Amino acid sequence: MADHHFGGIKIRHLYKIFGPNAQAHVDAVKNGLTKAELNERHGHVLGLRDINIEMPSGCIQVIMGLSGSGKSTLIRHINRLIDPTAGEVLVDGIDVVKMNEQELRTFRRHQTAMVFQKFALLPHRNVLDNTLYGLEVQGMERAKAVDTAMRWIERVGLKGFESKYPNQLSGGMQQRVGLARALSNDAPVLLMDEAYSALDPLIRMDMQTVLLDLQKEIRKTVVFITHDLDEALRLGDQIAILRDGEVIQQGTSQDIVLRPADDYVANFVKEVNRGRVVHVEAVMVPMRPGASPVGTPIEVGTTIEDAMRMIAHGPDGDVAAVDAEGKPVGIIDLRLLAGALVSAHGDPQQTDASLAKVM
Ligand SMILES: Nc1ncnc2c1ncn2[C@@H]1O[C@H](COP(=O)(O)OP(=O)(O)OP(=O)(O)O)[C@@H](O)[C@H]1O
Repeated sequence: MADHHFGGIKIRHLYKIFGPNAQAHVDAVKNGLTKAELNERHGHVLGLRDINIEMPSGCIQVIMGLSGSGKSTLIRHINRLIDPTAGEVLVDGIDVVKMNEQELRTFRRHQTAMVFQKFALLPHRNVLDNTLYGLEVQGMERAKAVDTAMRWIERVGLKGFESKYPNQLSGGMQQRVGLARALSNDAPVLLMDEAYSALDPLIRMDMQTVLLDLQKEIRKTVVFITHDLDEALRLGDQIAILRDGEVIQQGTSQDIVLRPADDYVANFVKEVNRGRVVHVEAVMVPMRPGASPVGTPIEVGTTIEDAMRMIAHGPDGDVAAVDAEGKPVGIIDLRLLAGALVSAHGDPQQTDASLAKVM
């Protein structure tokens, strides 16, 4: 088991129709029957249509969309709390849809962990006993379970709170317990359904930071559901945007902010602080022969905001953008960086045009 490399999650041609006779309508939906038509003509609800997402091992996959777009329906297919009408859900190469009850129980217990919006802590158990609950269910001996749980309690920043009860903790602290409990069972898949949506904005940011810091080390395959674009852009290695049960765009934060697939996405993206999302490589220009860059080179992957902060205090002139090995790959300057920020308020086309002008 130790040297087995977890294969990630692959969702293929997944359809979900809600209603008593779902199977009877799946072909019509595959042939283009719309959600509205399915509802009007047959009284069935289209939950998901032809979802295809590959979630590589060790990445944070964000699923984002407005209320009713199908996010919860989708994440619940991953541990088969919902049976699909058609399609495959491969977790580490095995189709969850084909598992029998026994296999499913083992799979859920050992391969997946969930963090809920409402924390779902047991009120009569203290922090320690909430954290080790899953290990107890698995039949782990007490001393070992305590050991494991204490390690995660410390990692989520709750050391010293082991014997507190949920009602003695703030929302953010309760969510830390939820996270510690989820991490204690050492499952490769972490499912987070609007996990931070009930938290105050600052606490929410804190919890995002906790997750990002932990993830550098634990490298779980995280599926994170949110309706908040800033959260999606901050957390997601990959983001899938859902509308009416369909994926309308998949990509990195960069892809989504720089090239929104349609008006729906563009509308989400409009208010985003691009300086915190867009990387310097999106605005750099080719290195000119004979150019003599000044100041400290800036590595690709640096956000525009960070780059501006670095450049603003350096000498005037062109600054080299370099790859991870320090090799120059382009040139940036304050004007290019600033241009990418202010043109953000136009439509994407116009943004490209005005960028072209400053270049
Ligand atoms: N058990 C069900 N029976 C009938 N329709 C359902 C059922 N569950 C979900 N739906 C419908 O499926 C669609 C997707 O719902 P879902 O709850 O997955 O969306 P969501 O993006 O998670 O929204 P929210 O953020 O409000 O939870 C909606 O049209 C919803 O009404």
